[in-house]
Amino acid sequence: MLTEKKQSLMLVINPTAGKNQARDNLFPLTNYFFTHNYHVTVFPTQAKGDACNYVAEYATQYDALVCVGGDGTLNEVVTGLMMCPADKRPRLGYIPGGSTNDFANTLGISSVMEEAAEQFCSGKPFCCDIGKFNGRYFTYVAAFGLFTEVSYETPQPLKNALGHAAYLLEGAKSLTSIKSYALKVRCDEEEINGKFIYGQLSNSTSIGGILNITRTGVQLDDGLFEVILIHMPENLLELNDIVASLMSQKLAECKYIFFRRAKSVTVQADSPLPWTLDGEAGGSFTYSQAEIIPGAVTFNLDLPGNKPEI
Ligand SMILES: Nc1ncnc2c1ncn2[C@@H]1O[C@H](COP(=O)(O)OP(=O)(O)OP(=O)(O)O)[C@@H](O)[C@H]1O
Repeated sequence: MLTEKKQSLMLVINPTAGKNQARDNLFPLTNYFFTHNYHVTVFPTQAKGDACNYVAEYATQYDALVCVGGDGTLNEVVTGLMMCPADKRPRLGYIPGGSTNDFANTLGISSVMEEAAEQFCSGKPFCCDIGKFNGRYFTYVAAFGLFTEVSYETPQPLKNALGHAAYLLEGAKSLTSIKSYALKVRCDEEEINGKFIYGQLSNSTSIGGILNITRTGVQLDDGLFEVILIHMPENLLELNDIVASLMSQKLAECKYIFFRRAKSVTVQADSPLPWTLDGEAGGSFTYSQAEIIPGAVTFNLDLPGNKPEI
């Protein structure tokens, strides 16, 4: 085994992710990769920001890069990769070890770590689009509005309930309890003005457990975001219409929901609008600019037809 030429693998692990489950699986994972033709170097993060710095500094020296952690750690790893020259980025594997693992759900990666490792080892390259928002990167979502704050603390079973947004909206006691934002949004060539309660730019089917859009034809490699803006309902009938459309995922059919695909989006607000990027706080801005970078990161995935089934 040792005489065989092995490939080099940089394994970045957030030991605190998912209540330490990433840390507790470190030995089986390194053992799996070692017995599948990889020399593994482990980079355990010590604090927020480490994963990005490790990857930006060392990833180009490796044949493969594997991230073990949640969506936040994956965001850092991808950000680090984007800081490496495009032709020197190693292929990326993701072993979901967080508490939400939204993007892993979209990619169809197993939540059993050894199975996810197997999916990487037997996988083929898949070039995935990456989002850029006010100079920062995101792998699957930039969002603002009512539910983005809640999603950090919501328990997992609730997050997984179909259409968390619909659930929350349905639970809204009155319209006055729903906060809205007056915005001017440009979506490629189209401009839309209005009061919105929620918005997202995404490249994913499952977003913070907030919205599931599996039935809307999402493609991770089409060079386009899905853009969803939910208007402030003016009465309970409109609210019911929004809830029904979210639950049935017929977003395009609801006149209170703006649903498009776009390469570039700008959002102008009267006062700083708080955003989340991949489920983490993303800063507050009166002006935001987002664009998609087509095929920026190459995942190694073992999926039917080598393309996420979404
Ligand atoms: N060693 C560390 N100690 C503390 N925080 C860390 C460490 N390494 C990374 N972090 C930060 O922890 C945050 C949460 O990590 P991550 O998202 O991977 O796990 P999670 O919250 O359990 O999962 P998920 O986001 O999927 O629910 C990220 O912002 C990450 O930058």
